[in-house]
This record gives sequence, structure tokens and C-alpha cells, in this order.
Amino acid sequence: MTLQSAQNQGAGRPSDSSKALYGGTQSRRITVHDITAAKERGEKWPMLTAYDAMTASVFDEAGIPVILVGDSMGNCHLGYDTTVPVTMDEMTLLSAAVVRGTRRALVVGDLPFGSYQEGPVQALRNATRLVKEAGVGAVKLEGGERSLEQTRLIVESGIPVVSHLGLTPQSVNTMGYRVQGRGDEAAHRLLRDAKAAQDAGAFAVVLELVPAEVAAEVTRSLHIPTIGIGAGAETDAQVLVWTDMAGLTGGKVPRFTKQYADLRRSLGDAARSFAEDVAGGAFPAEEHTFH
Ligand SMILES: Nc1nc(=O)c2c([nH]1)NC[C@@H]1CN(c3ccc(C(=O)N[C@@H](CCC(=O)O)C(=O)O)cc3)CN21
Ligand SMILES: CC(C)C(=O)C(=O)O
Ligand SMILES: [Mg+2]
Repeated sequence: MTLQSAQNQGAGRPSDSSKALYGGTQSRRITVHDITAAKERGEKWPMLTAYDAMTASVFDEAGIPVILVGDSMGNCHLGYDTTVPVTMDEMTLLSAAVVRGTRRALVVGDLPFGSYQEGPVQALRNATRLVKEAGVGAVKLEGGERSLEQTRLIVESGIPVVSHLGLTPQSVNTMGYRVQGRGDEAAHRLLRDAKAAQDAGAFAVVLELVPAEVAAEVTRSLHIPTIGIGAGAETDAQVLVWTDMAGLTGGKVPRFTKQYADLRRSLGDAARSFAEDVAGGAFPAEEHTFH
């Protein structure tokens, strides 16, 4: 229990559950202000990726309050090996689909590799494109201090920003896929990055693949929410790649994933049943046939 929720309970002042991000009753679209208020209430909340309207509508109807159009679409949806090749055209197309599939969720779009590293002006141009052409409510970019000017200009221009720290997969070619923030110096650097992002105006930070103790320290030190992935149980929110948690991803998934369904097996079973029915003449039957 967080200090905040303990105080709420201790004061006999139950938090207003109608406002909850998950399980709340409001039907309007969730805003950045709702996210900020959730940290003040000590509410923990879930976030999932989505890359198409149909999947996004399932999560929206399930009450997932924040949906990330991750550049993980690169490996999960588009068949690349990493997120590095993902383009602004791809991000814009799939982000627009996710926005169309949702009514309530706040949709966050990743700025892909190469779309903001040149500087703040490039970053603002591409963030603006995701807002205007796809309709996202916020953008996410990787890096704390190294993306500070970008974060500041995008936020000043009226677009909410999520900062992504720890393992930043767009830098796979320099950092690999290793736990970040181990050891005192790396932990301090992570905390500095998180505070820099907060000071630059980010409304949340993703902490990917960092020791739970470090993520907990960052979570206590910030007034904006932390969103963990492989960062332990103390972050304000948890995000997972949807194909990992649903058991659809082919091959190896990160150890931090929990698998809540077995879609790869059930979809494969469906495809094999269909194939057998066609081969054996059982499909189409009379009820599928017009005369
Ligand atoms: N399907 C999928 N799931 C993800 O979580 C994900 C993506 N794709 N693509 C973008 C990034 C890349 N991510 C990754 C990629 C690899 C590891 C990985 O190999 N982790 C090791 C631990 C490494 C260590 O111990 O230092 C593992 O075994 O989980 C983790 C996160 C997270 N993101
Ligand atoms: C793993 C999450 C945080 C992400 O950035 C993505 O899916 O692209
Ligand atoms: Mg990403």
C-alpha cells in the first residue's frame, strides 16, 4: 500500500472509485490529468500495447485506460527483428487505427527511431504529425537527459510526453538488451534522467528492465507516475506488449512477461480445424450456403 492510499483509508476517506482509471465510470476519454490524479490517489493502473483497431477495441472495452502504440510493432506486427526500422508512416497509420478503435483509452504513440534524435524541431514536427494525422493524445520518446530539449519543446507546444528510460530498445545496437541501472552510479544516472524528464514536463516515465529497488526509488522520488516493464512491483503502472501477455508472440519473450492467454495455440488450432474441414468437405455446410 502506498502512503497516499494508507492516508486515504486511515482518514476514513475512501478514494472516489468512480474516478478510477481502471473500473471507473466516466465514459469520456481519459486525459493526462486523470493519470496525474491517479498517482495522488495511489491507484495502480494497467497499460497494454496495440497496433490495430480491432485489438485496441477489445482492450478499450476491457477497461484498459492507457493504450500504447509501441514501436514494438516493428517486431510484433511488421516482421522486423527490432524496433529500429519502424518509420513515421508506419507509426502514423497504425496509431490512427488504434485511435479509431478506442473511445475511452488515452492513446500514446511512440516516436520511432530517427524521428526525434536530430533535435527538438524534428521531434516537434513528428510529434505534431502523430497528433494531427493519427489523433494520439500523447507521444513517448526514449531517453531522459539526452532527449531533454525535445521533451521540453513538445510539451511547451501542447503535446503531452511520456519519457522512456532504462532499457531503450531503439539503442539496441549500442546497449543491447540488458538490465539497466545496476550499481550505484547507473542507479543515480537513472534517477537523474527521471527527474530531468519530469522537470522538462513529461507526465509519466516508462522504466524498462531496471532493478525493482531502483524503480521503487524513482517512483518515490517523482510526482509523475512511473510505468514499469520488467521494473518490479512498486511502479505506479505496469505495461506489457500485448502479443506477449496474450501468448501470440512467436519465439522467446522477455522473462518479465506474464502470459494470460494462449492465442498462438488457439489461433493455430482454429486454422488447422478450418483446413481439415475444407479438405474433408465439412465446410461449408448447408447453413453457410446460399441457393
Ligand atoms: N515482443 C516484445 N516484447 C517486448 O517486451 C519488447 C519488444 N517486443 N520489442 C521492444 C522492446 C524490446 N524489449 C526487450 C527485448 C529483449 C529483452 C531480453 O532479452 N531480456 C532478457 C534479460 C536480459 C538481462 O538479464 O539483462 C530476458 O531474458 O528477459 C527484454 C526486453 C522490450 N520490448
Ligand atoms: C515496451 C513498451 C514500453 C514500448 O516502448 C513498446 O512497446 O514499443
Ligand atoms: Mg517502444
